[in-house]
This record gives sequence, structure tokens and C-alpha cells, in this order.
Amino acid sequence: MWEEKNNALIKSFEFKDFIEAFSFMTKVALIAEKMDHHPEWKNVYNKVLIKLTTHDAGNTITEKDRYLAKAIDSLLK
Ligand SMILES: C[C@H](O)[C@H](O)[C@H]1CNC2=NC(N)=NC(=O)C2=N1
Repeated sequence: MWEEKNNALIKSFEFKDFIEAFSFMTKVALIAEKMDHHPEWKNVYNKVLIKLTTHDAGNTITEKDRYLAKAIDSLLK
């Protein structure tokens, strides 16, 4: 579940190992670049923490963040 916190959508993901986590990040990066909408994120070994907010809208949650969140979830279906 994406959590709304401090004007951002936040979700943590856990994978088997670093390769799985980084492979997921690569897929997210390609979608983000296509959208010209990029996540703030942190990766520690098999964990990825993603924060979505729209800088151009004064760091608020916009439809772009909601769309990207759905696209990210779809990668794991
Ligand atoms: C110039 C460029 O279109 C913008 O700075 C884009 C790039 N990626 C972005 N990513 C996010 N998360 N928010 C933005 O407002 C944003 N703006």
C-alpha cells in the first residue's frame, strides 16, 4: 500500500537479493524517464524505498505521482 506522508506517496519494497531489487529499479527508471517524472528513492541491498512527489507543483502529490505509483505496482503483478 502506498502511504501518503508529508505531501508524498511512499512505499517500501523487498526482494530476494540486490540483483532483483536493482532489476526492479531499472524497470522503474525506464518508466520514469518516459514519463519525465522521477522517483526519490533509497536502496539498501534487497530493499527499495520509493517516494513520489511532484517538484514542479511545489512538492505536492499530483496525478503524475498516482499514475507512476500504479505503473510501479503493475511491474510486480
Ligand atoms: C524539467 C523536467 O521536466 C522536470 O524537472 C521534471 C523531471 N522529473 C520530475 N520528477 C518529479 N518527481 N517531479 C517533477 O516535478 C519532475 N519534473
